[in-house]
Amino acid sequence: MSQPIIEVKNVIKEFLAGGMGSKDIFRALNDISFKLYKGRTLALVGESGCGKSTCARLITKVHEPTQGEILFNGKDITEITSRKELLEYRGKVQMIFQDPFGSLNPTHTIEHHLTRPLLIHKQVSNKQALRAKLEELMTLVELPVSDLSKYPHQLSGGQRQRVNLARAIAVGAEVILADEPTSMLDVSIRLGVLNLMKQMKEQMGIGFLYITHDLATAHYIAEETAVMYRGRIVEWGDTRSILRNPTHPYTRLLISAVPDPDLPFHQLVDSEPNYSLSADKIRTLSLKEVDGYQQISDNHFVVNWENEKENVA
Ligand SMILES: Nc1ncnc2c1ncn2[C@@H]1O[C@H](COP(=O)(O)OP(=O)(O)OP(=O)(O)O)[C@@H](O)[C@H]1O
Repeated sequence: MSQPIIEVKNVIKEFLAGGMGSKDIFRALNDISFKLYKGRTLALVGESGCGKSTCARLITKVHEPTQGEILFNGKDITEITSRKELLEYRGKVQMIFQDPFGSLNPTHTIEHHLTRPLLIHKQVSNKQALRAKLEELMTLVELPVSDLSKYPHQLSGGQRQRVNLARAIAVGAEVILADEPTSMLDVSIRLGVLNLMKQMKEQMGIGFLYITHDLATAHYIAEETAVMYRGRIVEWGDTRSILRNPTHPYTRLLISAVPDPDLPFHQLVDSEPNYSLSADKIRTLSLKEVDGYQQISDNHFVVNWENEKENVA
């Protein structure tokens, strides 16, 4: 496979647990590694607080890793320091958030939201080219050109998320880190936005990190999935293999808790996970680190866990 656009290598992130002045250290990420490729999606899946958004914040340089490195097209991003380089990097590595309204300014039209990044990132050279680019962007995200004159409150949540995706394309994104991009949308609208992301991946070669707590939506757009629990990746590889044969007790727990009955998800899972343990017990035993991992299939891996023999179905 070609060089990854983003490579996260053995990253550890520690925070001061009690804020400034505190000496207690909290390890939010523990030896995290993954790669994002052009035209592919990796789903980072786990419950609230497991460290998914921290991964995105490190990639966008909001925080620095405590240990390990993050490479962008092979270059360590800690070396990106000048304003110019940072602007260029932030154009290529864009974030989309859960609340599509929060990232839009209610006092400005959609046209304004798309024009600004096109000008700042020098994507157009004159007024005529600007208009053509605006229309191209709206068409790409399947919004009518007439919506350019509307304000964010005049659009639905799904339409607003499409504007955010258009804005990411406008600045020339190579990678989009989408943090729970559909969780605030109705189920009916959700699939439309996921399908749009899929098209952007397939037709424009954009690489996606799809951050979600909902394993059920991962298979719509993500070839690969990494399941996170309390700062560690516990199972990773081909999404379908993980869904058909979830192996780590925590992955099985997540699958049993799939919240969305409207998604045709259960057809993907061959057998019901066979639990002999309660959810609390699974969480406790998943917290204990055991060295090593197993390979389940060509591209499907799982870390070892305590009482392993007892818990393999
Ligand atoms: N700046 C910070 N200072 C201290 N602790 C932090 C900081 N940022 C995140 N954390 C802690 O790190 C852990 C991971 O947080 P993170 O936001 O990455 O989780 P998440 O999986 O994205 O959850 P959610 O889906 O709720 O956003 C949490 O326990 C959080 O409290």
